[in-house]
Amino acid sequence: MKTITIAIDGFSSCGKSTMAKDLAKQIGYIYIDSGAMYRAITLYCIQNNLFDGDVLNEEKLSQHIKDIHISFKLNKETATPETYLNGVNVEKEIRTMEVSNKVSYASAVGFVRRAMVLQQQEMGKMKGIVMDGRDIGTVVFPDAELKFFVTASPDIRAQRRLDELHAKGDTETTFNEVLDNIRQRDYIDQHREESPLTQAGDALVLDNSTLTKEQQMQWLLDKFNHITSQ
Ligand SMILES: Nc1ncnc2c1ncn2[C@@H]1O[C@H](COP(=O)(O)OP(=O)(O)O)[C@@H](O)[C@H]1O
Ligand SMILES: Nc1ccn([C@@H]2O[C@H](COP(=O)(O)OP(=O)(O)O)[C@@H](O)[C@H]2O)c(=O)n1
Repeated sequence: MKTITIAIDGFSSCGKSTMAKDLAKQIGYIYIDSGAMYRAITLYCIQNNLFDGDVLNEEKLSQHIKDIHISFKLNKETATPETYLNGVNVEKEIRTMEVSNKVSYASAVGFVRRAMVLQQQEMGKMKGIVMDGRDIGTVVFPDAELKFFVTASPDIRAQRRLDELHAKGDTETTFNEVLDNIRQRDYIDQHREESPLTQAGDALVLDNSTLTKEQQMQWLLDKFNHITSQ
């Protein structure tokens, strides 16, 4: 069976990471959450006071960028990769609403994207990888053999993300705050100048609004089996 590259792109909170993680586990591929890298940079900017409200001090960030090292290490108990920022596990911190509210400003900066894309391409150079994000099938791996573009209705996405936040102990964030954040990020991600979120021409589209995790997994596996058995 040939080893391929799998790119999963789409809107915020529609289940990309869940699919990418589960698929990678099932087929024995490496899973990389590219959004976690942009979230880690954003956390660094917050921790180092590089934001004034929503405005990012790009000049300062350009001086700091060489000091920002992001890596992934497998958590053996959960068998899931976790995100490290300069050697510190930040998996929990990067998923907060504070980071979600700022990440689309940091990820729109050209030099940030170029640095991340180079690292992502390095991680995937041996193939056998499932990477999810916004520009994986269009910019990072335009030659990926299998590309998915995922979407679901904004209300369903907001409810899924809210349930997740509640499960993690955040009982303060409201449905409307999550929905606003999702809408705002979708807009910024689609309209930025540098590699905006867009569907690759050769991507398979999946609207999983009414699919269970098991159903979406079966759909992905069918597509994977079809392409690798050719
Ligand atoms: N098909 C589905 N049905 C219901 N919930 C889902 C489904 N797929 C993913 N989820 C849940 O939705 C939330 C967002 O999923 P996630 O994979 O983090 O999305 P993304 O990576 O696109 O932001 C998670 O809590 C996840 O468990
Ligand atoms: N390849 C990627 C991945 C994420 N991102 C940015 O990072 C943010 C967070 O990505 P994410 O995948 O963690 O977002 P969620 O869909 O999980 O909320 C997105 O809203 C984008 O602004 C990006 O620009 N390019």
